[in-house]
Amino acid sequence: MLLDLCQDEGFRQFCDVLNEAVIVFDEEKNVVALNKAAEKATGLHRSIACGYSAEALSARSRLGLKPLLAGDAVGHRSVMLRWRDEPGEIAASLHVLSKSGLPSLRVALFQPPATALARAKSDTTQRLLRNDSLPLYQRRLEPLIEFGVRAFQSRRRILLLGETGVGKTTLVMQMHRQAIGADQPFVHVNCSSISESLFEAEMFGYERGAFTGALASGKPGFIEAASGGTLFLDEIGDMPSSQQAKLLKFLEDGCIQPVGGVRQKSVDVFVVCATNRDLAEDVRKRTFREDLYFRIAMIPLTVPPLREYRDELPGLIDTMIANLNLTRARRLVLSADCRRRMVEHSYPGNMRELIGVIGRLDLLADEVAGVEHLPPQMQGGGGGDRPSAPTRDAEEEATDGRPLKQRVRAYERRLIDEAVRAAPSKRQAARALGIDIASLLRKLQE
Ligand SMILES: Nc1ncnc2c1ncn2[C@@H]1O[C@H](COP(=O)(O)OP(=O)(O)OP(=O)(O)O)[C@@H](O)[C@H]1O
Repeated sequence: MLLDLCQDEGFRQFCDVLNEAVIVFDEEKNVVALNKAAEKATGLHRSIACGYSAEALSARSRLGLKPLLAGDAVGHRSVMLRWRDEPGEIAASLHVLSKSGLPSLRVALFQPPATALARAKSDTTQRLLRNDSLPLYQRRLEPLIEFGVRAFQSRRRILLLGETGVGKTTLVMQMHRQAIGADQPFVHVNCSSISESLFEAEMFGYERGAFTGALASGKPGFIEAASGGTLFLDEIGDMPSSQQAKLLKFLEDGCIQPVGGVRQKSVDVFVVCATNRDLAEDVRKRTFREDLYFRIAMIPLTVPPLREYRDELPGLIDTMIANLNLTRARRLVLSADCRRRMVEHSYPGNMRELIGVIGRLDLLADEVAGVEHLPPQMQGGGGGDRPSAPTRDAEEEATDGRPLKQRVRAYERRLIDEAVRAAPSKRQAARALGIDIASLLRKLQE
């Protein structure tokens, strides 16, 4: 009954107006629904989260969710959830419902904290986009989306190419929504973040008792979680060759065999891949399988960098500021100089960088955002992304009056962006920074 309700549009809209976060798991502990407040708290859009196994959701959420999965006793109890990278806990109430005396759905309810930090962390993108997480209108990208939707409908696999932060993920999600429907699963897998030893179990799932440490119940993998919807394989160019062979087999026959299982299952999933590497070059260098390349790249689509549609920048900036102002107590206005520098900058980090710049202005400026509120590399004048005078960054960071924690964060973010731009893959950027890939991906989403 509740499971059916979760699919009902009216009920979903009702849940979305609640301030309290709601997450519903099915009997297998897979996520079936989460409302807007829960999206904000976890940092995951429902089109990504629904269909995830609870472990997968927990691994990707900024809020540790494991306590919601422990224990099968029917009834309700309180559990504490911790932020992954912040001190502090949230009290959640967990209700395990029963069907014929056996545990069935579990519903978690909690009040997301409204601290300034949580607001700044979770909301910059949402507040700039306003319209849920639909892509901001960009004339240059419209034909790409139209073309992509047609490819989805005719089941021709798309390979999205483009620099980091151009919006490949955002566009694929939009194509999925238009071609398949937002109520169907959309499973986003970052290939560079799955360890080689776990790849098969994560992707194809496993049967009960398949290996030491496996869940007694077994676990469906990403492919099965995306059944009826889209499996988005991001950073496909970082997939090691042993994994490439296994993926190729699935793409050829559409069947999976969970680890420890004896039977093959056929799964109906539309697979879309993306990379910021030159995959054709990798094929020439034989680091990427040619047969797999042709399977995934029936239609290669390149998402252009922001600097190639500079004429749309003023409109984009104005839209973002206007959206932001709908949620601000005091309207934010850009000084003429600040606006000029924003329009002239070349955004090597693309949309992600632009969103970061506006988030920074929101945080630092009360009413009028001036050049002094821009990131140091944009303050140098003369436009472009030329670095400013060598001592300026350090001075700015040391004296800009923000609390130490914010300055450290801004500095960390800059180092991360630079490393991602310099390295051929995010895995290599993570290595250069001495952090693991999961941390890098999480920090990039903040
Ligand atoms: N058209 C758009 N409208 C609104 N936001 C966008 C748009 N394009 C990108 N973004 C935002 O920019 C950020 C980066 O976008 P996205 O993750 O889609 O890029 P990507 O090309 O997949 O990056 P990467 O290669 O690093 O995975 C996200 O916060 C996303 O919400």
